[in-house]
Amino acid sequence: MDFYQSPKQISAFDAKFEAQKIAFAPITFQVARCLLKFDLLAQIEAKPGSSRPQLASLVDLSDYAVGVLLDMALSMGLVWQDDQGFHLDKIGHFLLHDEMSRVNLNFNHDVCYQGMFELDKALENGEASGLKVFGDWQTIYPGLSQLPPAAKQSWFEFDHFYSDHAFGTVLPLIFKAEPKTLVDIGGNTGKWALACTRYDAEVEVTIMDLPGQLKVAMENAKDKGLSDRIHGFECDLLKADTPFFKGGDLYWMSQFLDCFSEEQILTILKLAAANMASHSELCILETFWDRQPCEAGAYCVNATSLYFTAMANGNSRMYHSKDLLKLISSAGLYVDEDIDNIGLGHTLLRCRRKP
Ligand SMILES: C[S@@+](CC[C@H](N)C(=O)[O-])C[C@H]1O[C@@H](n2cnc3c(N)ncnc32)[C@H](O)[C@@H]1O
Repeated sequence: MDFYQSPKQISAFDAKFEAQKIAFAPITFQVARCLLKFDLLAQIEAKPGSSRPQLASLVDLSDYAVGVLLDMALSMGLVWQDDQGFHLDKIGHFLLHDEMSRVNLNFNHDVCYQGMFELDKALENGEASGLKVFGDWQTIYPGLSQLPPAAKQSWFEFDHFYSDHAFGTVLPLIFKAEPKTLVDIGGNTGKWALACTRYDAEVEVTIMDLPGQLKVAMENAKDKGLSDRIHGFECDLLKADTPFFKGGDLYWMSQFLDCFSEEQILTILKLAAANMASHSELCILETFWDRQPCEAGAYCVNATSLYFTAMANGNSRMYHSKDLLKLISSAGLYVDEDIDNIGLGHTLLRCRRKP
């Protein structure tokens, strides 16, 4: 990691400006969202040099509304202006066209924004205090399939965006060992299970998950005509007496362990180790903030930790790789292979039971 190791080279004047950007961050966030929602950035791109009245006539907003949004868009560096009118600037271009920016923005608006007001309480109490904006659950996971439509769509798009980018690289690595039974722990909507059955004509996949998610995953498998090769295994890995699939060739945990506290991870890994056969492999796909190839990645990963704090469960996070490696070892496992830079900053840890 070649960042966060030295003081920022920045003048006091600029540092004070950066501090103001943080102080106004909720406003700039909503301005960006509204510029997209009301199509203003797209109109400026399509008709460079348009004036404010021209833009107001193109979108469904008053001259006043367009005026306050565009003034702030100038201050945020999203657009620039000349004598004729407004032009899209580079940051505005990415806000408009970059899929990661769209997915992150929607996730933050639809899932996190309101509940994040309770971050201080979540930090004090170790509970997802912001989650009450959606329902009365201890963690977000039993409620995933019951979230309001926009929150549900944005949550799944966020989750899938990152794991989907990794799956293509990971599939050949995973199937090198020709596993016949693959156990997808926290298999969610079944996307990985479906990808595996498409990749390998023989493999049977068992998805372990909470009942609500498992129902969705099994419906997806049925829709694709794969009920005979994708099986459901109901569990709650936070319960001491939860059942666990025994003797699979390959156990798979993708973006899963970050949903748990260190203590819970240790319990889950010990349970996995106890149910693995001597030939079994456990593959963990995670985003560690210290393994990000660039500072932008670490920024997004560290910000996502606070979603876990306020919205997901109050006690989990995106980990530093060393913290997870310690837990893996304490659970009686060792890391056979450790591969960075998969997809958009994922790491694959291939683990086996210690002899
Ligand atoms: C962040 S999603 C991971 C999705 C998927 N593996 C991927 O890579 O996109 C976490 C999954 O873990 C499941 N999960 C959370 N808590 C659980 C628990 N206590 N027991 C079993 N599964 C759980 C959730 O239902 C969800 O499907």
